[in-house]
Amino acid sequence: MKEKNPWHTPVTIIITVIGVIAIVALVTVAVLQNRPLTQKYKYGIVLDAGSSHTALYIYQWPAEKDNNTGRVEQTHSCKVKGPGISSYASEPWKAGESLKDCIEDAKRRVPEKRHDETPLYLGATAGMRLLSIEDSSASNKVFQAVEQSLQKSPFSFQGARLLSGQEEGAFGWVTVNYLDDRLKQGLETTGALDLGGASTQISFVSNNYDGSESPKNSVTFRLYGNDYNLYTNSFLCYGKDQALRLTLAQQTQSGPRSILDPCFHPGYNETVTYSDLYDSPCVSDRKPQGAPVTFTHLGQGNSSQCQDVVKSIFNFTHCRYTQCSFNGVFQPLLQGPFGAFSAYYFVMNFLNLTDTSIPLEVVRKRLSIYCETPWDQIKQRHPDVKLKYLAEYCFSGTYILTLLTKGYNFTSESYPNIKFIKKIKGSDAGWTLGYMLNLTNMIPAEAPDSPLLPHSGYVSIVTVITVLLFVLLIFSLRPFWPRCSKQPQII
Ligand SMILES: Nc1ccn([C@@H]2O[C@H](COP(=O)(O)OP(=O)(O)O)[C@@H](O)[C@H]2O)c(=O)n1
Ligand SMILES: [Ca+2]
Repeated sequence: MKEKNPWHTPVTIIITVIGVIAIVALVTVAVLQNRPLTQKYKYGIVLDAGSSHTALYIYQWPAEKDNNTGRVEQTHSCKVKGPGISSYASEPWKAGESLKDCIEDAKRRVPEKRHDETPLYLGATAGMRLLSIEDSSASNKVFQAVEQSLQKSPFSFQGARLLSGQEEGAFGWVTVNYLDDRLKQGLETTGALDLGGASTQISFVSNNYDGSESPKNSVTFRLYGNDYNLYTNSFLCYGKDQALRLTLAQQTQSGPRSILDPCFHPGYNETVTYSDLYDSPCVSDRKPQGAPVTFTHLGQGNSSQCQDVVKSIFNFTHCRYTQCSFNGVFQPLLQGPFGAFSAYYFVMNFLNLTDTSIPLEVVRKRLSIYCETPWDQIKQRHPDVKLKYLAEYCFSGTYILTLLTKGYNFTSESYPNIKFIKKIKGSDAGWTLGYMLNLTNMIPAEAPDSPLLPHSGYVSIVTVITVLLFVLLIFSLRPFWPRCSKQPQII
């Protein structure tokens, strides 16, 4: 008979307990050490000082993954009350004041302990470009006023500056393709069409463009290990508000007391001051001499004549390149899908024409029916829309279709390649996100080394291996196991 060795049982128990503690400790350490730091975000703020208004955007991304891809998202936006900063040329301090409410809003949205490390940028576009052409000292004063105001915020203010048209176009393209996850994956990219109030941008990658023809339209990037040769152009004065001035200037060259405008609804009747209409560098050199103080702007609602007037603001006569869009500007062959945002979206959405699977001819027909509708009816149908905006949708819709087809050469076949968009995955399409990603170096030139395993895989493997080791340990201690069944029972 074998005797029970009293030493064996406690040893086994101790080993088992230590083993269990070791496993629990190992797994806990692995999980804690590698846990994604949830809720720990970093933030960035960009102010888009456009010609018609200023908007503030807050972006966030996981704190431990600055360099990772496709993870920056817009969490909030704030529309500044009042007009764009360029409208404060005669009282610059008000431009600074106007930003305060949105900055206060941002202070509440960004956790307080992150305030001082949150970069804050202001970028101004075509409204300030025009002001700097018209009166550079006034534009400097506006920039000084907004800088002074933003320096007082608790955020890390990085400066207020004028974006070039090229930057505005290129950063809009980066935003769209970043949000669509196209850059990281090296997929075919989406072109970007941005319609503002004072300028409009077109940016796309075309196989037949290497930048050698018209180098000023070329922007090259290396992003996530892929090289991009982007075509981009910004047309100053071809934003929808300045384009309207161009067509009104066209119709008032003889200094008439009234005009019958085919792009406004029948029954529309407003008094316009000549000095207001011609108070922009886009038209100031064409102010008719000896015109009266005002003219009466009457609507006619004639779609085909409206198309003709709108067409007349584009110049197609000279092109010193292989091909041009308009005004002698080079443009390679259109290629790929396009995202059209900002005023493209607002106007087409108002007109219920964002669906580009509707044939172009049908879109034109619907727009002409809308343009021919009397002004009284339009007002009745849309009692909540500001009259100034409501009056302009017929013109704006006609301008958009003319710009796309006559200007950029989209055809009935390529029109469905355009998508009118406002947001992509919750973030507004526009230049601001691309601008911030660039300034914070958040898009690496080379593809980042991907971790061998995702977090969950890593934890599982560590757990399985630990359990296996423990089982092996238990089995290796087999000689010491108590042999319960053969032991005599002591009662
Ligand atoms: N809800 C809105 C907001 C803006 N818009 C228009 O969108 C355009 C925005 O241009 P912007 O202020 O960014 O001007 P840029 O500096 O980009 O030329 C303006 O023409 C606005 O009138 C609109 O049609 N509906
Ligand atoms: Ca804009």
